[in-house]
Amino acid sequence: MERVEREGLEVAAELAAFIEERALPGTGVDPAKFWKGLSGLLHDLGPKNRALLDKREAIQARIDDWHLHNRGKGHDPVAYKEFLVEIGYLLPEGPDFDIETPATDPEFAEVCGPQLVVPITNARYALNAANARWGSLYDALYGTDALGDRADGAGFDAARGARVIARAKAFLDEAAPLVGGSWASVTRLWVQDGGLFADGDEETGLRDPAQFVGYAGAAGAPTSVVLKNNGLHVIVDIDPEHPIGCGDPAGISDVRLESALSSIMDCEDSVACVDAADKVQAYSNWLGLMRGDLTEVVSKGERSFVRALNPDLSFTAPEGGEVTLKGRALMLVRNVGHLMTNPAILTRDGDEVFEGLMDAMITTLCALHDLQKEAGARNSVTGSVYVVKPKMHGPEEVAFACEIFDRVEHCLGLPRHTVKLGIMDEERRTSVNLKECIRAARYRVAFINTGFLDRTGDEIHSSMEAGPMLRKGEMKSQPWIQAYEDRNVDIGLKCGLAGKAQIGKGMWAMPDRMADMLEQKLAHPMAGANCAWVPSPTAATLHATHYHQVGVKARQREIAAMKRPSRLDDLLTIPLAAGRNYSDADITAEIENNAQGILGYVVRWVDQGVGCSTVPDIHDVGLMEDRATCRISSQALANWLHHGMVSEGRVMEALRKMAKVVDRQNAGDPSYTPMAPGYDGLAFQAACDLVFLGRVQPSGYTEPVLHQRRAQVKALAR
Ligand SMILES: CC(C)(COP(=O)(O)OP(=O)(O)OC[C@H]1O[C@@H](n2cnc3c(N)ncnc32)[C@H](O)[C@@H]1OP(=O)(O)O)[C@@H](O)C(=O)NCCC(=O)NCCS
Ligand SMILES: O=C(O)C[C@H](O)C(=O)O
Ligand SMILES: [Mg+2]
Repeated sequence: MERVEREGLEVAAELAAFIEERALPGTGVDPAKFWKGLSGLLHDLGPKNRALLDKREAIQARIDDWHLHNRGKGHDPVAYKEFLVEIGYLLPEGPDFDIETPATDPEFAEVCGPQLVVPITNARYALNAANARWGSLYDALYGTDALGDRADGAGFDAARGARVIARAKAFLDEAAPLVGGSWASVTRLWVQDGGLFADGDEETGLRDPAQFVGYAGAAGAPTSVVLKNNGLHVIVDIDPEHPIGCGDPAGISDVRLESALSSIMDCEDSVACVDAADKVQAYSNWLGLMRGDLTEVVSKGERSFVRALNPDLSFTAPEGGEVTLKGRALMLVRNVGHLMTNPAILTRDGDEVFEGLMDAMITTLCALHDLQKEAGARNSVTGSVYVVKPKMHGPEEVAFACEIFDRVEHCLGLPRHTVKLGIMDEERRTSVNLKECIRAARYRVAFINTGFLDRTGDEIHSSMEAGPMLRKGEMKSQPWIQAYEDRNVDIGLKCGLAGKAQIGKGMWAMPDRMADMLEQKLAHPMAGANCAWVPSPTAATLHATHYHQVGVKARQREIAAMKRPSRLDDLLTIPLAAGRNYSDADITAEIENNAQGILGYVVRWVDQGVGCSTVPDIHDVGLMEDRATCRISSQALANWLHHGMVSEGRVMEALRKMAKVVDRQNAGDPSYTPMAPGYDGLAFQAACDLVFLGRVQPSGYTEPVLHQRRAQVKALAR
C-alpha cells in the first residue's frame, strides 16, 4: 500500500488524498493543523485506549476466575455482587443529576418516531435511508405481509388494494378522526377559512381542527392535505387522475407518513471495513450526505434513475403563508467502538491506529460541511453533529469518548459539545453502571439505546465460565433482559433525558415479518422509548403508526411516576441452562441454527465485503444478521462447546452440513464461491474460528476474526 508521511503518521495515500482533496476543502480547516491534531489525537490517546482494553481483559479474567473457583457450589448472588463491587465492575452510584446537553434537534428533543439504520458503504441504501423521512403507507401495506398475507406478485391485485385502502383509512380515523363519519366515506376535501372540510355522508371536519397544518394546490380542490398527530405529520394525497386515486371516492391516491425521523449511517456493525480503501468509501458517502451532493445511479429492471437527497417539502399554511416540513431524516453517524485498529494509518512506531479515534476525527470533519452550509437543506438545524458510539464498557470508556471529542472539536475549531453522543447501552458493564455512564457524558449525551443484540452476546461472554447458557431463543424472556430494558428507560428518565435526548430501543431483526412487527413493536413506545430501530424504510413507515397510537411523552411521565425499583439483582441474574433438560433434537436444532446464521453471514462478509445480510434461519425465517447477531451465535456455540454440552466433532459436522445449505441459498449469486465440498476457504475458516476460538475473543467480539480473514481475501485478490 502506498503511504505518505503527515506529521509523524504514515497515511495510506488514498486516505490522505480523500482528506486533502475532498474533506478539508471548504471547511476552513488548515491542512497542517488538521494533520497535527490527528497525529496528536492518535499518539496521545492511543495508549489510553490500549489501557482501557487491557482493563476489559483484566476484569474478565477475574470474573472467569470467580466462576471457576465457585463452580459446583451453586450460584451465590450476594457474594457475586460483592465480588463485582470489589473488582470495580460494579461502581458506586453518585447523586442524582440532570443531563445538560445543549440544544438538540427537534427529532431528539420533541418528536418521537422510528430510527432507521443503514450500512454507510452502500450509497444507494444510505440515500434511501436519508430520504426515508416520508414513506407511503399504501405501498408499505401492499408490498409486505402487514395485512397478514403477501401479494402474489402477478400484477395489481384490486381486492388487495381495497384492503390496503380500508386499513389506511382506519388508520386516519384513529390518527385524525373526523367529527362525523369515517375517512372511508369522504367524497371531497377542501379548505376554507383556515379549516379542513370533508364531504361524505354529511359535511364534516376534523374533530381537532388544530391537526390540520397545511395543504398543496387550490383551497377548493387541494392536491395534498397535511395533518399532524403526536407531533408526526401525515400527508393525504389527492389525485383523481392517479391509477389509485381514480377509484377512490375522494380521489385519494396515497397516505404518506412521516417515517424515519432519524437515520443512523452506520460505519460499524453493518459494514465490512478493514483497510484504507473501505474506510474511504465509508467516509466519502458520509461526506456526500453532509455536503448534500451524494448521488447514485439506481437501476431497476429496464429503468434507471439518479437517486439524490430529497428536498424539504413545502405547503400552504391553513391561514395562508408557507409551512416547510423536513424532507430527510436527521442523520447520525455510528463510529466504531474502542476495540479495533485499522491499517489505513500507522503511528510513528509503525502500529496501526485505533479506528475509533480515526473515525471520530474524520466523520466530524465531514460533518463540518453541514454545519457551515449557508444555503440549501441542512441536516442539523441546531448546528450539532450526532455520533453514535457503540460497545463501550462502563463510565470510564464513556468519559474517554468525551475526551476524544473534546480534542476533535478543539482541532477543528468547533464550539465545545457540538458533537452529541448516542450511547449504545449494549455491554453489561455499561448496563450495570448506566447512571454513571450518562453522567460521564452529561454535556453530550443525545441518546441512550438498548442494543440488545450485542448485549446478549456480552451476557454470554461475561459469564462464559459460569456454565452452559440457555438457548438463544429463550434469552428474550429472561429476567436480566427485561430488567435491562426497563432500567434503561427508568435511569434515562431519572437523568432528565425527556425533552432533550432520546431513550431508544433495539432493532427489529426480521425484515420480512411486518405483521409480527406491527403487533410486537408497539411495546417500544409503550415502554417509554422515543424511538426504536428498524431495518428498512418500509419498516419505518409501518412502525411510525405505533407513535400515532402512543403518546410517548405522556407514557414517559407515567413511567417516571411509577418509581419502579432498580432491579439490579435481576440484571445480574445469569441466564444459565441449569435445570433445563434439552433433548438431543433441541441441541441439534440449536447448533444447526447458529451454524447456519454464522455461515450465511460470514461468507458474504469475508468473500464479498457485505456487512449486513438477510440470512434464513433453520425455520426459513429471514433474519437480519450483522456483527452483533453473529456475536450471539458464535458465543452461544463457544459456550456450549466449553461446557461439553456438545463436542467439537458435532459442531464441525453441523457447520459442514449448514455450509451446504448456505451454498444452496446463494446458488443464484454468480459471484458466490461455495464453501462445500472442500470446506477449505477463508470464509468457512472464519466461521470455524468464531466458534472454536470464540471463548478467547475479546468480549466475544467477531471483528478480529472477520477483519483478519477479509484482509486475507483482499490480499489474495491483489
Ligand atoms: C437487512 C438488509 C440487509 C436487507 O437488504 P435487502 O435484502 O437488500 O432488502 P430488500 O431486497 O428487501 O429491499 C431492498 C430495498 O430496500 C431498501 N433498503 C433496505 N434496507 C434499507 C435500509 N436500511 N435503509 C435504506 N434503504 C433500505 C433498498 O434501498 C432497496 O430499495 P431500492 O431498490 O429502491 O434501492 C437491509 O435491509 C439492511 O442492510 N438493513 C440495515 C440493517 C442494519 O443496519 N443493521 C445494523 C444495525 S442493527
Ligand atoms: O448493530 C446492531 O446489531 C444493533 C445494536 O447495536 C445491537 O447490538 O443490538
Ligand atoms: Mg451493537
